[in-house]
Amino acid sequence: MKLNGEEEEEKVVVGYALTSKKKKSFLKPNFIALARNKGIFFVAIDLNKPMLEQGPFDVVLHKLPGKEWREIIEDYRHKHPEVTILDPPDAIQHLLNRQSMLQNVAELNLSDCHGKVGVPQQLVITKNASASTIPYEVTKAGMKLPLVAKPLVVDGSAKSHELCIAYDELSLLKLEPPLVLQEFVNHGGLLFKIYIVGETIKVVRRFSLPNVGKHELLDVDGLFRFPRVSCAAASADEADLDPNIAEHPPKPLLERLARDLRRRLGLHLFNIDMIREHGTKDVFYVIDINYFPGYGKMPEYEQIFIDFLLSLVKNKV
Ligand SMILES: Nc1ncnc2c1ncn2[C@@H]1O[C@H](COP(=O)(O)OP(=O)(O)OP(=O)(O)O)[C@@H](O)[C@H]1O
Ligand SMILES: O=P(O)(O)O[C@H]1[C@H](O)[C@H](O)[C@H](OP(=O)(O)O)[C@@H](OP(=O)(O)O)[C@@H]1O
Ligand SMILES: [Mg+2]
Ligand SMILES: [Mg+2]
Repeated sequence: MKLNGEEEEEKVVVGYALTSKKKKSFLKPNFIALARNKGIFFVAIDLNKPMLEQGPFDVVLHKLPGKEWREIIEDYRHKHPEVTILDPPDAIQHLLNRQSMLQNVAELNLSDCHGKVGVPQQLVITKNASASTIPYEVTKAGMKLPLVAKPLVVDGSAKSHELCIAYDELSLLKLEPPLVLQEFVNHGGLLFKIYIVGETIKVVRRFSLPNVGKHELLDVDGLFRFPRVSCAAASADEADLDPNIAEHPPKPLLERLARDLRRRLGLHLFNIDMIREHGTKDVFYVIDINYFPGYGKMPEYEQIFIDFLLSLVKNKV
């Protein structure tokens, strides 16, 4: 966007609509200052005023829950096709349901990429299903315990991140549909978070749930509830870990996975939670994909975002 005045300096205006939590973790003062030095200005979108009366923006960055916001941003997108919307609401919508979230991964064919990427076997238990039918459905699907039970819808609420592990059949009766049941995959207690920002990929390691052995399966019964593991889990990047567990997934595999998912999902900003099946070198599972995740926890996110925003505007000219 050209500034009025004698020197026609290039300026990038980024309108944003974020929750206060996201604003605090992402729009940190030093990021805002660094961006400003590069001609990038962040402007809050006023939710109490019509969006069409605001701007002009080069880019709109958003993550707000609810249908109302989705309609506002969709309408704006159609009336302002020249503005880059990060990201289109219909594409984001795909990630807000744990069933559709992993569909694209299941359909990928990453042969010749130094490894295999799949999704754990999973089963959807719909809202109207009675919990009493779950053991039967699980057996019918040929799924093995333990199972991770996840709320079907991811709406940004703490509740949508309240997961539990069901160790035995009886505990399945205590579950509250709608949910997705996923086979628990032993992965040595370590998770790879693959952050994507446009074409940039950054991988960090986090501690995760420990392996479940035959012993635990005999001794532990019931439901084990665990709220928000990924946010609470400490970074495992500096830890002294077994290299068989902690070695990063092969770069060509990550590059193909990120590229293919970016295209299939139609998104620029997301992260992928990936685990390596314990005892293997190259068998991986994607267990979660998040839209516009906690980039504040990604090393060097400030520079990565600045380069990304500038590249978006440059590629439009
Ligand atoms: N199928 C699985 N096998 C083993 N562990 C799993 C599985 N699914 C989830 N986990 C563990 O549970 C954690 C939370 O699961 P998941 O990432 O699906 O939840 P989430 O609430 O969407 O997390 P986030 O905060 O990343 O959005 C994972 O980080 C991992 O430690
Ligand atoms: O550890 P990460 O960066 O994955 O944490 C993310 C999390 O994965 C989800 O994307 C959260 O979004 P919601 O699903 O909407 O709750 C992020 O929360 P946010 O409030 O920062 O968007 C976490 O940071
Ligand atoms: Mg996760
Ligand atoms: Mg998630």
